[in-house]
Amino acid sequence: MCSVIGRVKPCHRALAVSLRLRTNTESPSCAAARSRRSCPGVSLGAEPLRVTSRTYSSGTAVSQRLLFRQLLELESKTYTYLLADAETKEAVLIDPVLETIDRDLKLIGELGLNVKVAVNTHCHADHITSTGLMKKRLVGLKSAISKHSGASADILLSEGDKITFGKHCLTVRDTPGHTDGCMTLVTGDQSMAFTGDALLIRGCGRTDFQQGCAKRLYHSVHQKIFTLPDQCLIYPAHDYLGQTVSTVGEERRFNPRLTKSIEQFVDIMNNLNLPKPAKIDIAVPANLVCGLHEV
Ligand SMILES: N[C@@H](CCC(=O)N[C@@H](CSS)C(=O)NCC(=O)O)C(=O)O
Repeated sequence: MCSVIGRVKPCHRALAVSLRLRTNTESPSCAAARSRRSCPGVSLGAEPLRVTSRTYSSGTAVSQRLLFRQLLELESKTYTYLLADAETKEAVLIDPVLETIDRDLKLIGELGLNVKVAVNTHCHADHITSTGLMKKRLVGLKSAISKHSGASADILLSEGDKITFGKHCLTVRDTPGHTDGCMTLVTGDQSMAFTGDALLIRGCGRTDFQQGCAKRLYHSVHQKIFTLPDQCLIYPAHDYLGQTVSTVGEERRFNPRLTKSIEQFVDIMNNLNLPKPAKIDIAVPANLVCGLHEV
């Protein structure tokens, strides 16, 4: 079964039922994606882009009743994303950081949102996630992460799973290489992709620790992200140069690493010589348990 509904533990059936109820009201793009999934041989990557009248700035966008916020954690330069159905107020939080939990909860409260799922794009090595603590502060919130991450969470996600919030949804694409459990989350209309550390703006995640593998990352980006429409907006988990958003088309043309041959890419990645993230020794064990290590 490809829906996230089919992956939840029995004790989370209530959420599953709530998610399933959205089927009748989901957006045409989600319905189309769902119907294509039942047709063998039809690739989600070939889904036509449905561009609507949409205005974006770096940090906020409201269109087709999708509320979107890009939030920055200053120390680790991590982006947290808040997406919500403006009508039903159901929301999803991507990559929330422990240090900014109060800011994020305040915003969620002010906007009157009901955050259903807090999802990590992977087991982060540079900061501690707030998903575990947030579950204690938001009634009904479920944590989610890839089943390939080795981490525990309420929902373990796999390729093709959908996280539904109101009329909107995010589809999981496995994009391993920075870690085994890296995922890219793509909106139902393929207009936005949350790439975690797999693809950064004009860069990519390092591959020299956890389960890093440069060849695997190269294939992930080319097969799972560069096959999205050129106009699809790329929202990464980090940016160290103040950049906020890119597009698939831009990265296919200008990414200094991923435009190279696979041999050149592996060579580049083997010679980055980056210092280890300062918090890696506390962040990884903590993130394996939703950030609740030693709490
Ligand atoms: N200095 C930071 C860590 C910076 C870093 O290593 N970033 C990672 C993503 S977080 S594990 C990365 O993949 N960077 C790729 C690059 O090219 O910079 C710290 O101490 O936390």
